Amino acid sequence: MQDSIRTENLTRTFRGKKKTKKNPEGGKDFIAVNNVSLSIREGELFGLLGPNGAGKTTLIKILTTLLAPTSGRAWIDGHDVVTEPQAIRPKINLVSGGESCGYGVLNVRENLWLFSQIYGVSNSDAKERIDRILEVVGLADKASTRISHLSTGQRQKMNFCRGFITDPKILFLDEPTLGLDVNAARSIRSFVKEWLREKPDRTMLLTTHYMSEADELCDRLAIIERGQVLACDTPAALKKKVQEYTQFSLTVSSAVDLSKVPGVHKATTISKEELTEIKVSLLDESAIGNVVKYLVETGGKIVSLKKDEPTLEDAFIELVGHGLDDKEASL
Ligand SMILES: Nc1ncnc2c1ncn2[C@@H]1O[C@H](COP(=O)(O)OP(=O)(O)OP(=O)(O)O)[C@@H](O)[C@H]1O
Repeated sequence: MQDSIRTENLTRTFRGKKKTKKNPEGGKDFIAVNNVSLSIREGELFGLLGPNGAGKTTLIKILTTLLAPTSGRAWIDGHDVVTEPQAIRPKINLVSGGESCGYGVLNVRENLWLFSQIYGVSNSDAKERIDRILEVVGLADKASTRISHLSTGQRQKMNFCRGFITDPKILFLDEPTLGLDVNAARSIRSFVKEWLREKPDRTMLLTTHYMSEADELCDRLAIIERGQVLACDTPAALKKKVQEYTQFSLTVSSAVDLSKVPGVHKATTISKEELTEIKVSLLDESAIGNVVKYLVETGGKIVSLKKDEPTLEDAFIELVGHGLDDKEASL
């Protein structure tokens, strides 16, 4: 099966501002996308996760033929983004979360209809898709409202709808749920999954700042920072990489020392108030049996016992050195 999206040493630099007396640091080129090689398979929901300025949008712009790479190559459905943009454009669509689109004097349905006609969608397909997607995003009751009268979030929902009207083979979603309320974001996530399941030859590339969204949705993820891919794997594998030992949190009725229990790598007492909270890391998950046995034998009462799963955020922090939104704070 051929890759839907493939890049080979893709690089994009931007010319820096001229060096002047006022700007002595100027004159240097800035590398926004740095030697990125990725293969995204047909049917995959692939995520790009990275802090502000990591190069995600620049990468998406190159893949959607809006920006030329400085060096390296990229193919969409087997077509080169530089030499065959005409073959790529009918197969793709792009939704950018922050962008607002459409004509203010037209209502929501008219705008979506207009887009469908620009892309040559048949009348019956357009009608069916518009009805369905408006329902999904909770905008059906605004179908006859002029878009100049929509709130920012409602405009964003309409923008999301636009991405699906053409039924693209490959869809690029740049922060699709940014700033949307919890219910709308949830419906969008479940629709996205359903949309991919409906036709196995569809592919989606998504960027998001929401770790839980990336974890829930993406088959695979690339963690990107300063234009470079630091890791690329399934969310489960990325999380596993950061956790060498299996972790458990325990609350027990009395202070105990679990560090000598066979199979325990480390036991840390977190708090000792009325009850003692302990974090224990095990060489192997089965060693939790030894811990429980030890507590029973020493008369300790277990109030709670919970396995701590690593989060995608843990993996991100381990790889990038800071959280997704605290780049500036960490500099
Ligand atoms: N046209 C341009 N000229 C100069 N620099 C640019 C241009 N477009 C982007 N950049 C720079 O390239 C870097 C990557 O930007 P990009 O928009 O790709 O990041 P991003 O990962 O999408 O960030 P965000 O999460 O904030 O959207 C940034 O430092 C940005 O300032």
